[in-house]
Amino acid sequence: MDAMTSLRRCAPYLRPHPWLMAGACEAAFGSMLAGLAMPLVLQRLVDGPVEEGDFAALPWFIGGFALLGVFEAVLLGARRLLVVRPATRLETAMRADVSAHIQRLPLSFHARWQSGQLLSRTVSDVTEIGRFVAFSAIYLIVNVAVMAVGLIVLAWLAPVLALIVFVAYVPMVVATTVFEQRFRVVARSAQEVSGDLSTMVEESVLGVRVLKVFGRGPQTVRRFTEQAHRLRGLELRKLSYTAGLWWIITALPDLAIVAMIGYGGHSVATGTLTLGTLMAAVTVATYLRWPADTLGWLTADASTAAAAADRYWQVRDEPVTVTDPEHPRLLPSPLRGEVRLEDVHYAHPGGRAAALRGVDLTIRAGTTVAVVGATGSGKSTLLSLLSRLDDPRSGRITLDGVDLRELALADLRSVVCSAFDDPVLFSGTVRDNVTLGVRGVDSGSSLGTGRDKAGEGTDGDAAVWEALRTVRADGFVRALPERLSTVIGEGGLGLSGGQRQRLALARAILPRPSVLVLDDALSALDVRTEREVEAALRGGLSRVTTVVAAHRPGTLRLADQVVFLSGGRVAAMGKHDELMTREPEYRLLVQPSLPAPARARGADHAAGSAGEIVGKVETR
Ligand SMILES: Nc1ncnc2c1ncn2[C@@H]1O[C@H](COP(=O)(O)OP(=O)(O)OP(=O)(O)O)[C@@H](O)[C@H]1O
Repeated sequence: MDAMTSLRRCAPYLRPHPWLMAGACEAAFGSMLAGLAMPLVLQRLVDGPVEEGDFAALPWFIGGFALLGVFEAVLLGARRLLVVRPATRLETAMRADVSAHIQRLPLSFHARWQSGQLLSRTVSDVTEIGRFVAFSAIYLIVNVAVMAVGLIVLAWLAPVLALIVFVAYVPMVVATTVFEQRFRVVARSAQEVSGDLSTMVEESVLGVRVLKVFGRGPQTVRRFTEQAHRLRGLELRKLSYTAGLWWIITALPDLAIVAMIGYGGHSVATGTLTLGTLMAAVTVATYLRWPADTLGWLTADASTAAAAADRYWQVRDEPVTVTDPEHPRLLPSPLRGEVRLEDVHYAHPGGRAAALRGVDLTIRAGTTVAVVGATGSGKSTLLSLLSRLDDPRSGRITLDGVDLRELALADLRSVVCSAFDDPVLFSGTVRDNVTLGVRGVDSGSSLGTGRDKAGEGTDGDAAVWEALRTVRADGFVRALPERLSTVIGEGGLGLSGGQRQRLALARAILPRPSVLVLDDALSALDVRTEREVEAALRGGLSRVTTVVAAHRPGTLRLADQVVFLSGGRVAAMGKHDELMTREPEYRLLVQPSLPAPARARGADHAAGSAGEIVGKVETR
């Protein structure tokens, strides 16, 4: 799409305040007209009282000048005031919309997009658009209008002098058009590189531990510096384009004024032009220099804003594939929590092969099902579909017989809660993080709350402590300086891996889900704590359907049913002990120390993965 079209698409964001924007334009135009009127008063003064030596009228002229000056200043101030509300509203609303859109986009989108790019599109690109709307857009319109009015005034004063100015303007317009096209390409590249830089900063901060232990800090700095130099190069190119245009748009009006003085001086000498008219014409031409000079950077601003709008809409136009149904069905009541997968196929966009290939599975209400498989066999993919992080490409998943796609997403996610092996914690308090999934509680300081100031001891806190107790996290939270109100660093870096996992687990069980999805969510716990947590979960959540991706035989033994995935298909199902005796591939996977199986199904998967998972497997 044309970048200017992208910029025009932002116009509806100004709609709530059309009068303010129109008023700002009028104020800017009015102030310019006041400035333009001064040369006309000057003409009257020179050709009247000055020529005739009648100084009685002088105070009136001085008063007139002062009035026009005050008028110009007041209108300039009014423009600023009028534009503030619509421009800031546009920025706020555009940011809110893109951030809501990003939240609605499926996981496959997030796998494709770098977070730094999303950051720069949400923050700096929107700032560029807001800045353009607040200033440059108005002056781009007003300056062109003032130049047109100025030319008309000049034509009225002295047509030949107007022609000289007009002839100077033509190459300026051509140069500005060429400049705009070139500048926009470089502006776009600079914004992309700036987004990459944001990604690099984010990754180098989040991955600081890995970079340190592998001694990659210097290389990271080098890569960052290279990118920073690339950005500098692009900024310099932008500046060289702007400088070239400046040269043209400052030189041509100057040449026009020289020509006007030459021709006009001769006309005054021969008596075909009054001195007052020449002075007025030169003053008008000088006054028009500002709108002409600013055309360069206003156009540059327009190009930058257009490129920013293009990048903004690129994200906004990403289709939201996981949506609420038009007429959502109510959750079955009472909800039992039976989950069925019927011939479920799924392929990650850009993935080399399908991740799930015709999975049929019934998970009875209140049972615990362990999903096992070699790395890459599709466990996480399967689990992610249960809370509709994406939808199957074909087939369907039901909850108590209702297709998940027929339920409102908020309803579904209030009864299907998940915890992952990578426990994401947000910068905020322990309470913020644990209550993240509770409806009606605005939790998480990264989501902008102040709830934590309420302190401890509320009814809500009792539930939070209960959840923490269930996952054996109450002990270490009690030992934190401010217990539930302790602020944990971004990503929970102040906590151990096992502590973070337990907080994430408490977050998943706090809303009292009907279906609990645990994707390797206990992997960082020591064996004893894991057993305690599992026992507590079985006791406290005995009626909750639990789907867990696990590797440890201890966990598998406790499951009512083990589903063995291989290459995106259900290769076998049953109790752990049964599978150990009848499925050699399964045995190889979970207990590689036992004798090798006679025949391995999907050998490439299992053989390749057995070594990889050694670190994860616990032999008990
Ligand atoms: N975002 C993605 N884009 C493309 N392919 C993906 C993506 N995520 C996963 N895959 C592929 O889909 C397949 C299943 O991945 P999945 O993460 O579900 O496996 P898994 O069994 O959970 O593995 P692990 O035990 O290592 O976590 C793998 O082949 C993987 O490479």
